[in-house]
Amino acid sequence: SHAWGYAEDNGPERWADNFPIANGPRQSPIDIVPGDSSYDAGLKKLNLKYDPSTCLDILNNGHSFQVTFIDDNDNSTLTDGPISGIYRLKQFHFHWGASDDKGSEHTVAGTKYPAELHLVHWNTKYPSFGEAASQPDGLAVVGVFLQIGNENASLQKVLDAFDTIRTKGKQASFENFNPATLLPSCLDYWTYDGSLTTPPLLESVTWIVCKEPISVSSGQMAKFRSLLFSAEGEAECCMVDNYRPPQPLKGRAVRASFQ
Ligand SMILES: COCCCN1C=C(N)c2cc(S(N)(=O)=O)sc2S1(=O)=O
Ligand SMILES: [Zn+2]
Repeated sequence: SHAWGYAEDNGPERWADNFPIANGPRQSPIDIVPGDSSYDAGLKKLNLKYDPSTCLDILNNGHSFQVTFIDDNDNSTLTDGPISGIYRLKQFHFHWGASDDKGSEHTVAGTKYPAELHLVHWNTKYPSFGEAASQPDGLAVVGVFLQIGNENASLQKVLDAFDTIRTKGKQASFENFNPATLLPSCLDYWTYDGSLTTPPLLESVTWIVCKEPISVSSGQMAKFRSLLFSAEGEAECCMVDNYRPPQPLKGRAVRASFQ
């Protein structure tokens, strides 16, 4: 089967052909309707502790780019929030649009943001990331919206590495980056049970979506769009619109950590 992507012939509307879970009961992303979410006083504050020395490399994987972390220790972790136990940071990546009016995966009362950051963590009660990824409580992904505003100096450090990973399959060393510098100042969040938003669409994710966006300038958004889906030597195809649209809620509750 030809690989999945975001084009007409292999995009989100076709993923169910090879990944039937695409029509499952807990798919992501969703449209978050603040008025329908319920405040849960039992939800703890997010506890994100990241060690920049665990930052390893940056990779163009043909559907996004990701910054990968050393995860053989508890130096970069997510605890508390809606989860129990210790989840280790594995990677972060983004989804974005061809223009500033779209690009996020989650939407808020129908509002699309130009991009969305995903920080992917796995539950250390399981022996490995791969094992965790197939368990209902295996992963926790923190989502952060990007909105057009001031240039984001921390994000710029990531964008400056793009010249080394312009095409699919390119990987480069990327060290001593602190992903905490990409978090908003307020860590109020919505949380719900969901899935990976790309194939294999595994229903193993506790989603934690921050209410407050971080800033990105229009020029920085243009830099995101300079990456390619295509490999070196292939016809150039700009990496844009790599987002899955919102999926049916199917009765799930969305809880808020704030009133
Ligand atoms: C066994 O490995 C299963 C897939 C591994 N991953 C691949 C993705 N495309 C992916 C997308 C993710 S997202 N968009 O839901 O955060 S997290 C994630 S991931 O967990 O890092
Ligand atoms: Zn993602």
